[in-house]
Order: sequence, then structure tokens, then C-alpha cells
Amino acid sequence: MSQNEALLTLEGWFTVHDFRKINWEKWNAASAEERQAALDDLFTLMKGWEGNEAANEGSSAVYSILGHKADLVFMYLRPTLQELDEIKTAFNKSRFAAFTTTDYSYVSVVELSNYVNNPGEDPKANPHVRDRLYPVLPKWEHICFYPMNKKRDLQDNWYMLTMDERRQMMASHGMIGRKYAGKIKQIIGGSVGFDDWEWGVTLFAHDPLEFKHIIYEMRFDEVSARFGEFGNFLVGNHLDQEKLQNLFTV
Ligand code: VOV
Repeated sequence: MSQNEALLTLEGWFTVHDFRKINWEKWNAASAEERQAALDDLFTLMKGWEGNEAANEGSSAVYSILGHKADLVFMYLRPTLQELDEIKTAFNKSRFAAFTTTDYSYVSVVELSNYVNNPGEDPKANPHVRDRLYPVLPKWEHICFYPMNKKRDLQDNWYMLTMDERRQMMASHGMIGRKYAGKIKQIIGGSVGFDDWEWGVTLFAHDPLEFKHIIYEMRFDEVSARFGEFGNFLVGNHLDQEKLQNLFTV
């Protein structure tokens, strides 16, 4: 056993997942003009977010969420926490926000762990690394989000393993992940100090069954089987302006 072999991590954009519920009773009771004004406010915000993305100053995406846990998720990536705060405030001032409530959100920072770095190389000079730290959210049809920890039990304490043991397990994890190239795009948000779990995992897929396949396959892999602890899973479908307009048409 070796202690204090803390890993160097690389951080990219800060991230908020803002999960919202729609107050359908209020929405249905509003006039057609009030509803359209609310949607127009939302579309104006979305245009602004697209501008940020085009200027390489962050990325955003909107998805519906199935089940009772939420109706929508707004996922934002930005260079600073201040910008994420401004987005939250602007959203809350919009007429659209008055028809929503939020009881779950997740704050993290896009993270790469340095298990795979090349000694002597400045990782942030590597365009491949930069693309992963400052990603454009892919807007694929489906999203899956869940928070997770690595276990800290006496027998199975991830943080008491040696660097070599952890590196080996992460290599096996990465091998499984590579089989899903083109099918799953993963964004790992480090959330130690930012939110209630250690990581927020966001997966994008064209086929939602790929979420089930990769997560199930990883459950048999030692790092997940022995050390993975998981929170709530949320899954949903991509929304653009047209789909939002249809969704909210009464
Ligand atoms: C497309 C799928 C995919 C691929 C290719 C992939 C690869 C990799 C690599 C190469 C590395 C290590 C270097 C780095 O990049 O950080 C990681 C790192 C990580 N992963 Fe991963 N992962 C995937 C997918 C993937 C999934 C589905 C999950 C959830 C696990 C599950 O059981 O539900 C996950 C989790 C993580 C986490 C929490 C970390 C950080 C762990 C730490 O201790 O620091 N990940 N991951």
C-alpha cells in the first residue's frame, strides 16, 4: 500500500447540468401570447449560447429528461464559474424560467486524469487533449447523466491503491471505452469540492441502448465492479428550437 500518490488531473471548462421541471399547470393556464413570449425568451438565450459556442467560449446543449426526476436538462460548459453564474441569473430572469422549477443540478469541471499522459509532454499543447478539455457538446440524439464515486471502504479503498494498480485498472477501463468509439461520447466532470459526488459522467449516444451496453459491460470491469458507487441516472432526448416549440405547443 502506498499513500499520497495523488494523481495530477487536467481541468478544462467548468460545467453545470441544470435539471428543470415544467410547471404544466401554470403553462396550460397561460395565454398563447404569454407562452410564446416565454419561449421567445428561451430561444434568445439559446441564440446567445450558440454564439458562445461559435466563438469557442464554451458549449451548451438542451435535452428532455424521461421519468419523474426532471423534464429538461440545460448543460453548460464555460471557462469560468462567473460565466456559469451569469447564465443561471439570465435564465432565472427570463419569462420561460417562471414556468419551471429546479430541484437538481450538478457542478463539475471537465477533467482528464493523467493516467495516460506522455512524460515530458505539455498535455495542454496536445490538440487531442485540448479537444477533450474544451469539448463542443456533440448534440447526439440521447444523453445519459449520473454522478459517481470511487469507494473508500477499508478493504476496497481506491485512494489507498498504488498509482500502478490504479493505472492498470484505468487502462482496462479505457480499453472497454474504446470499443464504443463513434457510439458513445463521454465527458467526465471532476466534482470533488464542487458537488456531492466525485465525478459527473455525461454520455451521449445515437442509440440509447449503447448506454445500457457500456455501463453494463463496465460493471464487470474491476474499477467499476469493486470501486464504483453510483447516484441517480437521468436519460433524455436532444431538443432544438423546433422540438422545443412543438413540445410546448398546447
Ligand atoms: C467512450 C467511453 C469511454 C472511454 C473511451 C473512457 C476512457 C477513459 C480513460 C482513458 C480514462 C483515464 C484518463 C482520463 O481520460 O481521465 C477515463 C477516466 C474516467 N472514466 Fe472513462 N471512458 C469511457 C466511458 C466511461 C463511463 C461510461 C464511465 C462511468 C463508469 C461506469 O462504470 O459506469 C467512466 C468513468 C470514468 C471516470 C470516473 C474517470 C476518472 C477516473 C479517475 O480515477 O480519475 N468512463 N476514462
